[in-house]
Amino acid sequence: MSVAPAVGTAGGSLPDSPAVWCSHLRKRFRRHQAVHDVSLQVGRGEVVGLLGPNGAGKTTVIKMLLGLVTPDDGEVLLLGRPAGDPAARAGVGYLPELFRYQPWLSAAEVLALHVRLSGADVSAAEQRDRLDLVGLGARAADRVGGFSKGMQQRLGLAVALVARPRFVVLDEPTSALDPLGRADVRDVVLGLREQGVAVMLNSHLIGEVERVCDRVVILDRGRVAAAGSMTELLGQQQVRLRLTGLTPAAEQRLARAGAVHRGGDGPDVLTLSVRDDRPGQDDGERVGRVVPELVRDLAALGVDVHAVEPVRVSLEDRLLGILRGAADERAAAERAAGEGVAR
Ligand SMILES: Nc1ncnc2c1ncn2[C@@H]1O[C@H](COP(=O)(O)OP(=O)(O)OP(=O)(O)O)[C@@H](O)[C@H]1O
Repeated sequence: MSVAPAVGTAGGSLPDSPAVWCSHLRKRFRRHQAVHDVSLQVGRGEVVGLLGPNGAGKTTVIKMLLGLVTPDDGEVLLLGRPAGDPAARAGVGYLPELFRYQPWLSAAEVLALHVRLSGADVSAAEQRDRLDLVGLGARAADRVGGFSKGMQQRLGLAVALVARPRFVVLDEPTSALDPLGRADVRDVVLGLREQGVAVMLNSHLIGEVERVCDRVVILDRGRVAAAGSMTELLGQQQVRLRLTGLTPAAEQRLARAGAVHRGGDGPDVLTLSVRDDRPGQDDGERVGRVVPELVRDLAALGVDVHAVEPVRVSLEDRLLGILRGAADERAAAERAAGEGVAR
């Protein structure tokens, strides 16, 4: 059984609740189980990335979080209220993956229409600021029908942000954007976090997610395959060392610092997966303490330390590792089941 997080005062602004919280969500479309069992949360002011292969269920989960698709099972609290509650929805800005605006309206008119629909009190000057923020200030009076895909996506971002949301959901916000546009979106997301606005970002551009997200949730076939902060997900920290004059005593000292891997980068180069069993350490702290002590001790043992550099596992590598690992496990389970039937 799940326990819903504490919420603030009824009818008030509910400051204590996460921006969104869900537990054991399930959704089936006809014979296809799109979402099996998804629990996650996004804290206030937190930027969370939702990653996973095509068809993993990301958009379906987002729509269930926002009350746009009804789950078959599970619970959702959006800004501390049930997902369909108009007061909760009023606090959300949503850029859907697929959208089209009325081609006969200008960018400024689209924005004004969405302000009216939201019921928020947003001045004309503030609406113009939003268009400036997404780089469309000079095109405010132009009809949307003549906009490129990237310009439409920028307008979608302005619409998502115009009613001063407390939780912003961006489903593939940069799929049509050039590198400059992607950098703009990154700045917008970081600006939102600074203002305490929570963001959920679904993107296949993993480098982008790695740069802006505090935490990541990886979906695979409708289930959470992994979740955690970047440090938790990117796992054990490694350092590459170039050393000469290694003695048996120095080898022993190295082994006490962690697992040593050789090969690939030359005879003097080794990679150390740093170990520190003391509790309460994150990876940065671990490397920050273990490596200087190790270098001091190696020098005292007569070793020449030529280079020490951190090895960073990319989120892309980690994601591929998780997805391939899950595929291998499924294949092994299917083989085992097949052998069971044959016996
Ligand atoms: N309205 C629907 N009717 C039937 N099947 C649906 C519907 N919406 C989603 N699905 C199915 O649910 C599964 C998950 O789809 P979803 O769009 O949530 O995936 P996704 O992770 O967002 O994928 P992508 O990265 O390709 O956008 C897919 O198999 C899809 O075909």
